[in-house]
Amino acid sequence: MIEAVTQRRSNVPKILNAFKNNNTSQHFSKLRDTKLLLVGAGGIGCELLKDLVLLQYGEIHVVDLDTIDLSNLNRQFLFRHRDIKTPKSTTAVKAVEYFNTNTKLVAYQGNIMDPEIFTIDWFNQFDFFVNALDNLQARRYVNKMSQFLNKKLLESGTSGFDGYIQPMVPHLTECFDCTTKELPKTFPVCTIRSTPSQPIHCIVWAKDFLFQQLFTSDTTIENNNNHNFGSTDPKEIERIKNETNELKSLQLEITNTSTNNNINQIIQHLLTKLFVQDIKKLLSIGTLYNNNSRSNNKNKPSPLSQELINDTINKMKINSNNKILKLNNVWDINDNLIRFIEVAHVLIKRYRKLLSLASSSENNNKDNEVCIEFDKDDQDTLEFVATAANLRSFVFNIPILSIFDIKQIAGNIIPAIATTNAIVAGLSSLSSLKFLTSSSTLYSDKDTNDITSNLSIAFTAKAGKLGNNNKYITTTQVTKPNQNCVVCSTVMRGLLKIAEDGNGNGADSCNSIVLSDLIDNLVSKYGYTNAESISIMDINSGRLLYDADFDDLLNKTLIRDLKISNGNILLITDEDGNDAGKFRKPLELYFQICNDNINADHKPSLILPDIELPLVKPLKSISMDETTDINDNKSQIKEYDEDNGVIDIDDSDDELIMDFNGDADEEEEEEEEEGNTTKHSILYDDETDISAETGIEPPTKKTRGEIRQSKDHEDVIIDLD
Ligand SMILES: Nc1ncnc2c1ncn2[C@@H]1O[C@H](COP(=O)(O)OP(=O)(O)OP(=O)(O)O)[C@@H](O)[C@H]1O
Ligand SMILES: [Zn+2]
Repeated sequence: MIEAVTQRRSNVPKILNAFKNNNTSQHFSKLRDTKLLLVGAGGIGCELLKDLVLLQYGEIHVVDLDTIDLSNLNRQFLFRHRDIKTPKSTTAVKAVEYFNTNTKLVAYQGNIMDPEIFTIDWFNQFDFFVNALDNLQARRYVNKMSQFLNKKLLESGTSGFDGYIQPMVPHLTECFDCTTKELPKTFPVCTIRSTPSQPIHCIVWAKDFLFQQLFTSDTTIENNNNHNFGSTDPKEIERIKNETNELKSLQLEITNTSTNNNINQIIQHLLTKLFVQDIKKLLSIGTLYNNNSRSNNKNKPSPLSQELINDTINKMKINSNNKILKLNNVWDINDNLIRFIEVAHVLIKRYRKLLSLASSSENNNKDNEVCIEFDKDDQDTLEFVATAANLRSFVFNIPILSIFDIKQIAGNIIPAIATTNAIVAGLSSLSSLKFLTSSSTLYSDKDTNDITSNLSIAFTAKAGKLGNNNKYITTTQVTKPNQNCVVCSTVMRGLLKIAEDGNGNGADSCNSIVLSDLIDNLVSKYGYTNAESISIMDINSGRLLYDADFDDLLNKTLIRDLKISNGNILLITDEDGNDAGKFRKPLELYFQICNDNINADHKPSLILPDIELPLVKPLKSISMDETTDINDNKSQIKEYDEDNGVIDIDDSDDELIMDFNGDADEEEEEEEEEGNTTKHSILYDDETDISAETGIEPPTKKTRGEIRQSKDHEDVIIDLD
């Protein structure tokens, strides 16, 4: 493989050539001065940490909330068997420490979304952020931090053979949320509970309904009346609700440890209910399975034989089952039934033990739920769900699967490929060098001052298969923010700092600031018409703090009375839009009290007993006519044109851009010279479908159309011939 992968010399990324030229020492010292945050020390994170350390970045802080698991060892190469159960971040850092002693490494075990540990000041110390995460929520959070702090973010993700990297510069390029991300697929309740037709429907039933109902006391989800039943038939909805209640009463048999319930009997009741009685009731609903029914008659169920259930249980009372079953084979229905009975036994005992421990515990808190959680790596829970799903599949004429296959589906597992992680981490570390050059003179050509022109999104070929272009990795230039993005475009963001006076009276001076002080500052700084023209909401508590009709809190202190503290987000809305003929985006201010705990190097320069508002330039005033235009005239917005499949990237867009640095007013996008651009047909087909969990999503609008791309853009071509 390695021999087969050769890089064409002419396509070696420009960035590497740049480091070879005369400016090397200048660039290297910049790299040495850079302090970056790496979030995630898993599959991509381990590779990336190694790359970044080898590049000799000055300081790298690594955050991961998790500890090392056996299943990580096949690809997270910084970890050994002896490291199992140790924190990923500290262990990864220890493993790379000796690669070069010039890089300062700091590890944290914690959730990056925990504002108590990772305050905004803490985020603010870094030059840029690098994500190596595996979930949308955390990715979105870091993205938001990058917007509040105006810090660049390098995003990356892999899903099996697919991988991508995306550099993001707040206000200049798309942010993580500029494109909608596909959410994990959900199914209507009635498909899962009444008319399954695929193995996944039975697996979801076993995992999210049956297992939860039996081994957890939380029934809030099932009792929620707002379910998407996917059916309007009142009989069917009634049946689904009854079925749930009956299962709950079966759970009582399990939990009732005072009477010495016979576990075999409970399992017999359970099997009879699930696979005989419930199925008969289902068949009695005429609308479900007749010739005109919406469901697939191919999957019309037949109840399991009651005799089979009784015989199997009776036989197992006499002989224990010694048959060795392989997890990657498809078991027949008898074996599934036997194994279901065995694991149900084990789980009922486990659940009873947990209950008795909880009730004997001194700190017994009734609100504490006792539950067994489904975990794909907990063999009992996995086999219970898998065999129950297979029994249901059998009843509904759906193919039965191996335990191994069900593990992949129930655990939402897409096998992680170490090579993809390594490639993506490599691309990410190369791309990080481009961040360094954005405001420097790394390139001596005309691009020097254009922050974004050197930045590219990169994708691997889908499923590792080369398309017509014969390229394994393809790059496309980053694009401008989506004007409708709720994170970066429809709301402005910044830090609201309340700073100490530096004379030890800090806390007092902060505490004396009242709401009207804040309002005065806002009005004078941002040019709102007057105090009555704005409203202020505390987003964290959903409280209205001020508007023209509510001035009761004006004399209340922000910190003591209104309990605004670090991490609160205040939403300032210009209510005066119509009267003043102005059009202003809402402003979100992240509240921050500057105190002595801030790392001395990163204290804001202004240390006064005052309010420091971000340098948001007053927005351009627009007459009502123009405002209407912006709202109505969709042609001003980049749009994917369904008909001709071409995206109109209109550089003449009149964008309203906020500038936290205070050095740019409107975004000055240099119109690319016509001669410098080519129409570049896009490299992904319609089927591009990358996991929602990993958050990988090629920019959807671009995937089907054509995009305009600079001739200077370089593809990294890996020649597989
Ligand atoms: N909110 C978060 N804060 C800190 N670290 C996080 C957060 N969310 C995810 N992570 C970390 O990001 C890393 C992602 O790595 P990866 O995709 O390889 O997942 P994994 O959990 O190591 O592997 P798998 O999910 O395949 O078992 C994990 O180590 C995970 O702990
Ligand atoms: Zn955005």
